[in-house]
Amino acid sequence: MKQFANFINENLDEEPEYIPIRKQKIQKEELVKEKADEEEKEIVEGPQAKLSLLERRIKMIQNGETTQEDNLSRMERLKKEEEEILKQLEMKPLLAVSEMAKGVVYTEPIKTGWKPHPKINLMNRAKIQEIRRKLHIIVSGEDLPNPITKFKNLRFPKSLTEALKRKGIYQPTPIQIQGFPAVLSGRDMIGIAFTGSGKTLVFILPMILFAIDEEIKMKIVSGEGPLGLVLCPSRELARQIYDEIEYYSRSLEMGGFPELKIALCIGGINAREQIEMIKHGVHIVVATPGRLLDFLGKKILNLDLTRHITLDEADRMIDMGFEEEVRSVLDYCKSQRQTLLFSATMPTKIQNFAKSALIKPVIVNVGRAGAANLDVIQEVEYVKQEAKIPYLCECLQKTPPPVIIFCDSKQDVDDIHEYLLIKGISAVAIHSGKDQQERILAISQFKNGQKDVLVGTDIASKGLDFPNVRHIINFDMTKDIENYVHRIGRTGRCGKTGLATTFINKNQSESILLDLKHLLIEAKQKVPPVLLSLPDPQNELDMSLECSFCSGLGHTIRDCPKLKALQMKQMQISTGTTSDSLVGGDW
Ligand SMILES: Nc1ncnc2c1ncn2[C@@H]1O[C@H](COP(=O)(O)OP(=O)(O)OP(=O)(O)O)[C@@H](O)[C@H]1O
Repeated sequence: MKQFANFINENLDEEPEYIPIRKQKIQKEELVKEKADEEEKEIVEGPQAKLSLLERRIKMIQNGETTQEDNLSRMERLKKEEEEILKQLEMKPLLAVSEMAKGVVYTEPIKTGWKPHPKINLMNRAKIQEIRRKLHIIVSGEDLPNPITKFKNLRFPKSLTEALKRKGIYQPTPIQIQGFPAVLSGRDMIGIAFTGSGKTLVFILPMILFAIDEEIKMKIVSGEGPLGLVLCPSRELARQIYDEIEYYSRSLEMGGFPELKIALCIGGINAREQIEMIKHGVHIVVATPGRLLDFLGKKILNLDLTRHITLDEADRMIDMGFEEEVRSVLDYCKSQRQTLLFSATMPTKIQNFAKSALIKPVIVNVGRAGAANLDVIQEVEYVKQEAKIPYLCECLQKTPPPVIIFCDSKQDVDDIHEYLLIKGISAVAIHSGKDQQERILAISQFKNGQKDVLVGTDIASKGLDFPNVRHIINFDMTKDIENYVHRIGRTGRCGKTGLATTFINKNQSESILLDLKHLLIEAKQKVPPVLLSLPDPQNELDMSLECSFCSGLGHTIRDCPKLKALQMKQMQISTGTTSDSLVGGDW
């Protein structure tokens, strides 16, 4: 991520601080003493003193030197170690640059005119806690709004509840039960819930209702807007959210509410049409950061009136290296806003960094951040590299279509696509090397059932909602566990059951396989012998781990391969030893 490059650059560029000679002398003496202490320690304790905390612990346990208190202190120590690493990694806060420069501090959430049904405010503590406990909702923050379990108590207009019913939506899901009251009352929110659990509605419906409210008060005119902005990590996801907003706002318009103008600002398509739309004033913009920043920079669009911002798949966006872009977008906001972040995976690190930009946020978790959807049956199979393609056709027989096959590289996507076509299987392919028209066609043919199989890279893994996908095949295991969770989450959506098959072999790192093993255990899935036979530090430590950098359950932040890779990349960039860009090509 760019913050590491900045950190390293800043520190390389720094003038050495002048230290008075007296102070230098004291420092030198301290250094000599420290070294002597260390040498003495090594003589007394042996070379073990040089081992890391974790390694020493493993050794102690191997020697049977543990007690129950010991277990506790071990956990505490690991936690402390983790906190220290997190501190060192301190990311520049998400707060917009201009706000930081001006020292603008908002202390209260924005005000909205929404009120729940009066009986919601009369709910007693026990009832509230019971709802949350039963639905596995964990919520934190100040002045928490009460959960609302029925659409009618949310006081949605009739045309909206009818529009929901036409989509088969009668009862809010747990993230909606706690999320709607938070967002409708103007609170900032971090919403974390498993894939396919209905997070999208939590931000789009309030955004539409706020826009209607504003439009009734004062019409948007040419050059004005948007009032609401949704930022997404891929063009396909932006288009999907745009379609959803269009559907609900048109339904409300038919119910007698004012017409809303919604714009889609994404790369890969002609900007002229988008500009034409924006010129006449817009209420809501759904965008990917690249095209949005381009429009903002050219003053085609401004965020002067924007009061509601959502970062969908927020952690994925940061993970893809778009932290600086997101910060720049926020920088264009002129007034106080409501900021919402959603994802199925949101490691502590990202949550901490995001909190800087939020005011009294409500943090809603349904299940553990980064946990897999329990409606997905996960099968992991050891398949030798050369046997993967021939085995694919057999694997496709496991369920009827539609099926999605995920690969790491564009080349593999093209090869498998070609192979399936030769075998007479109706398949489409999607990756960032394809032009936008091809990408749109592939998605729509797969979505409307014209094609049975979609072969794709991770562009198709985040947030896309394909109806009734029966089977996800991971032709390659992902490099990080969060992407695995997002990929398999394309099936088993909103209460339906799905299957995910993942091919593994010796090409995968032990670390990702350990993360996979513990994710399977957490989701009560069958763990194949090949994963059970891996040397596992958790067996030695007799305690569970969770990395706060990537949510992996097989290691701590200290051994996080993703963090190490990132630091290495940043180091290479800052020293100019690589020309790699962290920025993906999907925007
Ligand atoms: N209350 C509900 N009842 C039934 N279906 C719902 C409900 N809310 C949303 N849905 C449907 O569930 C599907 C998944 O919703 P959505 O795409 O919002 O999930 P998500 O949590 O954002 O998933 P992801 O993390 O993969 O992005 C959609 O088709 C949506 O229309």
